[in-house]
Amino acid sequence: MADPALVWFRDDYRISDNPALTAAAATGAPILCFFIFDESSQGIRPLGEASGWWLHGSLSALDSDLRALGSKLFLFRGSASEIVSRIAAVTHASSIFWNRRYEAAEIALDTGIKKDLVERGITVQTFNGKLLHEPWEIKNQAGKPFQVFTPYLRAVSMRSVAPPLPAPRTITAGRWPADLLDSSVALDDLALEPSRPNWAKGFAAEWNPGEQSARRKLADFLNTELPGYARQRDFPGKDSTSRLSPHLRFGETSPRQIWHASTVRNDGQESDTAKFLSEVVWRDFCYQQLFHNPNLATAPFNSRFGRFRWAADKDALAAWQKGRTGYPIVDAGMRQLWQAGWMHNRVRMIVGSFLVKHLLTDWRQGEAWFWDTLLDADPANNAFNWQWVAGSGPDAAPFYRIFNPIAQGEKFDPNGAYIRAYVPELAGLPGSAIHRPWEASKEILGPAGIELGSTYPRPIVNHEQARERALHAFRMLRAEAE
Ligand SMILES: Cc1cc2nc3c(=O)[nH]c(=O)nc-3n(C[C@H](O)[C@H](O)[C@H](O)COP(=O)(O)OP(=O)(O)OC[C@H]3O[C@@H](n4cnc5c(N)ncnc54)[C@H](O)[C@@H]3O)c2cc1C
Repeated sequence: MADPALVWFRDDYRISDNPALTAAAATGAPILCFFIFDESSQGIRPLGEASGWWLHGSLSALDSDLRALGSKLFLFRGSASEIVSRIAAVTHASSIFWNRRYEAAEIALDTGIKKDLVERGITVQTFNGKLLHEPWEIKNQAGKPFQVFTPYLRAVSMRSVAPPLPAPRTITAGRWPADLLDSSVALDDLALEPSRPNWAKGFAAEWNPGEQSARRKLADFLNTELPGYARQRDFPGKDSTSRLSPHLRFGETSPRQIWHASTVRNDGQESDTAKFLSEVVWRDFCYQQLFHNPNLATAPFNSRFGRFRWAADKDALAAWQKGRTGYPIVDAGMRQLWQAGWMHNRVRMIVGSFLVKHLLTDWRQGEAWFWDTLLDADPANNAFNWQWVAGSGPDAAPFYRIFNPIAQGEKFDPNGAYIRAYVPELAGLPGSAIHRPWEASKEILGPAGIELGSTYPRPIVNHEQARERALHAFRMLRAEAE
């Protein structure tokens, strides 16, 4: 048999529009597909618990899809540089293919691996499998990366997006040498799914990881929810967004596929399609920011915020995490996150603002909680959006713009449908009281079975006082900087 070509899968768990897989298949060489669960290389951020659950499903689905093509996915655990080096040596591979990553530690790791392989005479080919455009491709007139989204979007709209690639029809599967097979691991050995207790039980009812499911979800969204998306997308009680984010996070669909499938269906829905695709461009923008600011998850982009005097109130943080702040829209969001591993975008903004401004908690605490509990926890989107909420990021919401959680609830969940779904103890309240139960009379609370402070918490902070405290802290920061 000819020397094999290796395909290393990393957050691109799909067979269609996978440039690394397509290029490897085009060589005609026998192909060996593998994944490495690397928790030991320097600087790699360990996956959050919820993302681990998704990854399990994603790897399982990719393996089935590869088997249908005549191949299979082999799993390894350990240091990526050691494992890739060993696989290349033992299989006598002549070439290796992968799609690029954009986090600093991963770039450093991949660069080192590539150098080693090239020195050994192995061809290394890398591709963009994750973004519409590479983060270094789009620059402003000064030749610098954009820091403001609107001109970035304008620049993107002037460029064409490469068409997605079809899945290879078949793959000539290579044969793994026995001693490598001995060091491969079974999916269950990675222990990505929680067992005792199995807190992820609710996920399977709502989510189905894998490329085929992503494809169906995109088609359903384009057929049913895209019309009206621009108007409806901010209402969490309506299921009107695509819910593609975990599929995108794990590369079960690509932004190029979404882009082309959406523009083809652009019949009379130009503004909805444009709005939807602008969200996909936000994702690219987040990656551009991460690429140029590797510490996006740990250091405020606007360094002035490094001196912000956060309150370190552990009880308040715990109440926020558990969805027991006494503000119904905040609690509904945090409980949706816990139950479903996902939260509606509008509510992510509300709970984020509440944590950072009402509770004066360092945004990094929120970023870390989301990292652990979101199925779509994404190194670029999560860090960028937390800095947006906190006012410290590039093109961020100004700190002094403080969301009023009552007004936000009344505006975006007017009848309280979303709150009723996730805070069942408030379900008996009429729409007029559901966003401010502490103001409701005993005559309203009693029949609804609510005893404040017992069945549902009183607000842990007073909105007006918390707002003043946040503004004061911000003024102090500004005064110190002057
Ligand atoms: C504090 C905070 C943290 C967030 N953390 C994450 C995260 O870890 N992972 C993540 O994928 N998104 C994150 N987002 C962005 C956004 O909330 C989710 O992408 C969105 O809710 C996913 O739902 P959807 O797929 O139905 O979105 P749709 O409205 O259908 O949008 C389509 C796709 O566009 C992208 N997108 C949409 N909104 C944004 C945005 N604001 N920023 C970047 N990309 C966007 C997503 O990939 C999404 O799947 C965060 C937002 C906030 C405010």
